[in-house]
Amino acid sequence: MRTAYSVETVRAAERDLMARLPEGALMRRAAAGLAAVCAELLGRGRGRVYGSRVVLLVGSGDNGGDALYAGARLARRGAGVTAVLLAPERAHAAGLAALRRAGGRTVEITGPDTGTGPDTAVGTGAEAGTVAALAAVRRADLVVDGIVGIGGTGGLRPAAVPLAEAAERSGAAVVAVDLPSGVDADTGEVRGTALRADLTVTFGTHKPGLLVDPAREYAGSVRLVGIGLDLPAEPELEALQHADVARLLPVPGAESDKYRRGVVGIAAGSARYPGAAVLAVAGALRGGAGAVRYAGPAGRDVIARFPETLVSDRGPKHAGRVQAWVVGPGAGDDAGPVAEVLAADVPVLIDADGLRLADASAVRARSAPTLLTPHAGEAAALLGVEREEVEAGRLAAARELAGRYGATVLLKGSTTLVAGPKDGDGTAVRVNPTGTSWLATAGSGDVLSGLAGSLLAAGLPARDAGSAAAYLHGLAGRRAADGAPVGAHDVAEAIPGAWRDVLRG
Ligand SMILES: NC(=O)C1=CN([C@@H]2O[C@H](COP(=O)(O)OP(=O)(O)OC[C@H]3O[C@@H](n4cnc5c(N)ncnc54)[C@H](O)[C@@H]3O)[C@@H](O)[C@H]2O)[C@@H](O)CC1
Ligand SMILES: [K+]
Repeated sequence: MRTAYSVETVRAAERDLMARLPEGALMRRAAAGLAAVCAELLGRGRGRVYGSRVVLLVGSGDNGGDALYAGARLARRGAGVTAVLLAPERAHAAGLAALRRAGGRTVEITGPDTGTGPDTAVGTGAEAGTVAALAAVRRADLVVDGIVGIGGTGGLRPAAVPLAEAAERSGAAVVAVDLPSGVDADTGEVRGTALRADLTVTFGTHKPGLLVDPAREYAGSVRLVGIGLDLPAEPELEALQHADVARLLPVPGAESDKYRRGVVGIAAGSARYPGAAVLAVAGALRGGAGAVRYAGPAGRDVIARFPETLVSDRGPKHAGRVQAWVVGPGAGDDAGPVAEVLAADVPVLIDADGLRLADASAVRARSAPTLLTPHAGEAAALLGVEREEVEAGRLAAARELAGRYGATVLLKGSTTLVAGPKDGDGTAVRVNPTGTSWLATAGSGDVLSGLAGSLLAAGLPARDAGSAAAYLHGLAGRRAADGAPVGAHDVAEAIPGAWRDVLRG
């Protein structure tokens, strides 16, 4: 399990640890880890550290201190290190002294604001420090972003923007210290300009912003350097790995029969969209339930493709017993099945059209678990905001929906999130690490809903069912695509392979 903690929690853990350690010890640990990763990168790119050109972008806080101490280590190994001081009077004094002792040089940005004053744009290139700094960045083999870390607010300040852009355009490897500067550590939001890194070296724990889009994209690959923090049991965010998902997946025992394994009901599809029913069933058949019951108008299409399905053309209420319902994919405008399903005292997954048709108070009144699976557009409609707002603040949107509906919410996207209600089966939001843009294809969500519903029927709690389904679905998408476009039915067919991969580790 990969976990992420909020800035507040990290700060508290750091305070506890610092009280027990000699002054500066924690920063030295962080800087040693950072320098080791930088040396490894330089070794890979240039063959050695000696003679390489390293530029440190140094802000006013301890994030800059980490960069300066790491720079000193690289300078002692023969790298030519230039520290660009964005706030010269407030740069970490001991770190700066260490860099100078090691032979590093400094360039001072003395132009308009670099972190404290009004946000005026950088001058017209006349500021000598900026010109020198840009030239150094263009020649660099490695740029280290120590502008701002967990103490940051808002996007990059104007003076830092051209440097970040130059780093991105240069051929240098860009390493962010703790976080890419300009992203929000707690929410993954990027309000303004942020630096794009190839790799982020983060300390003590992942921060939520490193795992959630859009900030995740700015971080590049992420390396965690342990500094000995003692963190609470419940993180803010968790990303399951193979072993975690393997523990969740249902395995039939010797005395299992189809009913004990769980029957999942699919109330999906319409005369207009029969394919949604077929795809939801395709997902459900690969999700661990012992049988799939279909209730709706697309029975003929379902049975033609999947003869093992138990088909009924009457509403969910009269379709026979199930251990979980999936309702909504391709449902069109018929609110009847949604209402019938919501009245059933079994776990219910609501997707697509069903989200629009479901009565919010009926969802809130349920005592059995409910799992809502909107994409950003559907979540925006439920919240009454613009889609862009949901995309920019995915974590807040998922939590808000879970709170409003008293339900578990799986918010689909490049980093799918699963947030439970307050009284749910755990407070950490799950973030899915297996997503792939190949999954952005029609019908892919229908497959996911069937798969997650099947896991619900097999007895998984809603948060586990949603996150295990998203994980398998992402892996299946990768397997099916393997670098080429695929259809949703290909994804469904790849689920058993993904399942096996997970179980085999
Ligand atoms: N506290 C600790 O024990 C440790 C902290 N470490 C490092 O220290 C960092 C936190 O240090 P700080 O609390 O000093 O905070 P930061 O260094 O993240 O930044 C705070 C400073 O940046 C300014 N600032 C805020 N937003 C800005 C923006 N958008 N652009 C430019 N400047 C901005 C603030 O005015 C403040 O002076 C961590 O991210 C990590 O890199 C590590 O050394 C590990 C140990
Ligand atoms: K940084």
